[in-house]
Amino acid sequence: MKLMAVTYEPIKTCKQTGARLGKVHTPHGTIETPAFMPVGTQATVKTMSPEELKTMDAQIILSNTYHLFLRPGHELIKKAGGLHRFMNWDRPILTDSGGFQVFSLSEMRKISEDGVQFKSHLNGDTLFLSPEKAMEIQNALGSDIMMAFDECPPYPAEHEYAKKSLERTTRWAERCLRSHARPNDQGLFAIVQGGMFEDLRRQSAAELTSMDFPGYAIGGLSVGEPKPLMYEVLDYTVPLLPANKPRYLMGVGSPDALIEGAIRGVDMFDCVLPTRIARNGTCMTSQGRLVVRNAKYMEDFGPLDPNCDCYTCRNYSRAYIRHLIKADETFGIRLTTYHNLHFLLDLMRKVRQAIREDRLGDFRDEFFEQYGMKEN
Ligand SMILES: CNc1nc2c(CCc3ccc(C(F)(F)F)cc3)c3[nH]c(N)nc(=O)c3cc2[nH]1
Repeated sequence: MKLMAVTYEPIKTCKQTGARLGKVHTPHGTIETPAFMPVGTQATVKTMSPEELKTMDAQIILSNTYHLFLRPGHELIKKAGGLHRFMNWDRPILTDSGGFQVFSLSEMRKISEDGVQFKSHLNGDTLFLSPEKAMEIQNALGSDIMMAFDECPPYPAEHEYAKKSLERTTRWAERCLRSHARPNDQGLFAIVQGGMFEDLRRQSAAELTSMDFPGYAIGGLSVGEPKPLMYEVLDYTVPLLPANKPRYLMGVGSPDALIEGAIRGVDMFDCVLPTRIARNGTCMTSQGRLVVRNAKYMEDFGPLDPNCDCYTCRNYSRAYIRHLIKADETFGIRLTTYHNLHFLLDLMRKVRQAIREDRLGDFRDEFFEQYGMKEN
C-alpha cells in the first residue's frame, strides 16, 4: 500500500449551521465526513464480518492499543503482517492510544511523567504504557490514524488538576511525534484536553496546534458531564482547531449527540453504544429506542424499524428477534448489532445529505421530533 499523508479535503459548509462536508484521505482509503466509526476493540466489531461492515458502508473502524497490547500482543499482530491483514479489513483503521482504557479498565495505576504503570485487567500482570510504547504498539499494528498518548482527566476535575494534566498531555504528544516511526504518512492525531474549562481548552489547543499534527481529537468529554455542558465546551473548542484538518470527538455518541456535534463542526465520531446495547436486545429506531426483549413484542411480526431498509429489517420480525435474544441465540445479537450499526451509519449519510442541501438545522428538528429520546 502506497504510504501517504492523512489529509483533510473540505467539500462544503452548511449555510444553515457550522457543519462541514469533507473527506479524510488515508493510506487505506477515504472517509466521507461527518462520519461515525464502529468500535472494534479487540480486532473485531463484535459479531460483524468485514463483508457485513462493507455492505453497510462502514468506511473506517476503530481498534485499541490497550486491548491488543494485552492480548494477543502487538508483536504477534506485526508478525501476521499488521492489523489490517490479521483481521482481514482493507479499509482505514484508527487506533486509540490506550491511556483512556488504562484508567477505565485497570486497577492499581500509577501515573508519572514517564507514563502509566498498571495491572492487566486480564491476569494482573504489572504493565507500563508511555508515549513511546503507545507509538511502538500502534506502528506495529500499522493503523492509518494513531492517537497520541494522553490523559483523560476524570469528571469533575479541579482546575489545577486539569491544567497540570493537559500540560503533561502536551509533553506526551511531543514525545509521540518524535518517536513516530512513519513520519512520512503522518497519521498521528493529537488530543485536546483541558476538562470543562475554557481557558485550559484554549491553552491545550494552542500548544498542540503549534506542533502541526495532521488531525486533532477533542478528548476529555463524554465522561459523565451533562450534555449541555459538553455542547458548551464544543462551542468554544472546535473553532480553536485548524479548518484544514480532521476533527474527531472521542467517545461520542448517541444519535442526538452525533447531530449536535456535526452542527458544531466535528468530522469524526466513535461510540460503543450500537454494539453494546445490541447485546441486551436494545435497538435504535427512528421512533427512539426499542427494547425488543419486552413481552409486548412477543407477537409483533413487523420489522424493528418500519423506516429502515437494512438486512435485519427487510428479513426478520420483532417477534423472531425477541425469541432469539430470550433463547440466548447468538444470531439474535448479530441481527440487533447489524441494525444498530446501520442505523448510525445511515444517520450520518442523512447528515451529510442535509449539509449538501444546507438544511442540517431543519434535519435536527425533524429527527428530534421523531426520535424524541423516548423509550417505546
Ligand atoms: C465514552 N466516552 C469517551 N471515550 C473516550 C475515549 C476512548 C474512545 C475510544 C477509542 C477507541 C475504542 C476502541 F475500542 F475501538 F478501540 C473505544 C473508545 C478517549 N480516548 C482518549 N485517548 N482520550 C480521551 O480523552 C477519550 C475520551 C473519551 N470519552
